[in-house]
Amino acid sequence: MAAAFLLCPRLALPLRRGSRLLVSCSASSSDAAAGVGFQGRVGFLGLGIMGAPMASNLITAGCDVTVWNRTKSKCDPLLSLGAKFESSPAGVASSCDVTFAMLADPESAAEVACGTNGAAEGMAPGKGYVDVSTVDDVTSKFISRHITSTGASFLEAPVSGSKKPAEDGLLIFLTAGDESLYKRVAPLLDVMGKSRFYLGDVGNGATMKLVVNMVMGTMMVSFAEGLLLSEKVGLDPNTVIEVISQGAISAPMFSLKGPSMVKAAYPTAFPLKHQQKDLRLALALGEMVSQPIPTAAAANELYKVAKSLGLADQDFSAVIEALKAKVQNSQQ
Ligand SMILES: NC(=O)C1=CN([C@@H]2O[C@H](COP(=O)(O)OP(=O)(O)OC[C@H]3O[C@@H](n4cnc5c(N)ncnc54)[C@H](OP(=O)(O)O)[C@@H]3O)[C@@H](O)[C@H]2O)C=CC1
Ligand SMILES: O=CCCC(=O)O
Repeated sequence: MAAAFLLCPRLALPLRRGSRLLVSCSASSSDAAAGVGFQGRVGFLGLGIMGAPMASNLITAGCDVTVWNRTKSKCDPLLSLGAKFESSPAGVASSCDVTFAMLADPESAAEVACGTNGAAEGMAPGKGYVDVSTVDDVTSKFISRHITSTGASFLEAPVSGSKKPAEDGLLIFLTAGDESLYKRVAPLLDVMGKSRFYLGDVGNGATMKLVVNMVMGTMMVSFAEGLLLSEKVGLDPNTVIEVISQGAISAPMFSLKGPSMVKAAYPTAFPLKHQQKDLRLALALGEMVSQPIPTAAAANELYKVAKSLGLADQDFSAVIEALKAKVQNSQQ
């Protein structure tokens, strides 16, 4: 299979966009040997909203992919595409050269990497572990220590971008850790994403991701407040969305999610429970370095209310329901 990657070494960005390209993952490929592809087998642990399309894109690009997921049935669509299956994270790690993990939260990321039958048990010198889950820096460093104690390399690489960018291979990778592993997996990151940042020591990718999601979570609350206030004073919230989209505070998120929020529909792209987790982790980070983040703290309270209303698995835009509930409570 022909590899079709051309990397710009100065910018560390792929010099391609548009059509899906093929990446050589065969150890015997001459293109791979020429250094323009990825050599070896790729593991993928965690096939949720994000992990499934990411793994799918690797398979479509021609990679030799082995998958594992706690709920085995979620592997089936990937197996139909040609993926192999292993019954534990350790099994995946021992049969693959590089293993990616996309897990829900710090607890599951640590368990899958470091627990019984975890990936670390299958790691060895020459192998790499790339954790793309959103976790805090403490967890990432914990996983890094476990993985590197086996002689393997570790890279954290949380992503910006949601379900659709994951499907379209347009994620943004925020990487940190072993730089040679970063360079080695760059062709794979370029299959799954549109850009990648290398941020130095382990922890920097995790904290970058938390800062970004802290801003996103508070923006969403502010937007929800704006929609409800406009409705209350007799404005058409759809016009508000249109006005916002043309001005300085326009954001794809508002145009994308606003119209369904007006209809009280929250099809899940980014689960609300994960947004609340990210705010909780950002608040802990602020606490650790004595940085006040009061707006994020207030937003977090609303996501907690939304969770208590049974909205944890809805899209995070369902936080608007927590504001509606506040109005109802104040009228009782
Ligand atoms: N959705 C989004 O827009 C984005 C999400 N993220 C982050 O990516 C990560 C994954 O998100 P997403 O795919 O949306 O989440 P999902 O909830 O859809 O998937 C979570 C994955 O974690 C697995 N998992 C959960 N708990 C455990 C456990 N105890 N042991 C083993 N596996 C476990 C799930 O397995 P099972 O199928 O068995 O439940 C599933 O594979 C999160 O950290 C999230 O914050 C980052 C960017 C965007
Ligand atoms: O962690 C989730 C991020 C979602 C997004 O960037 O759109």
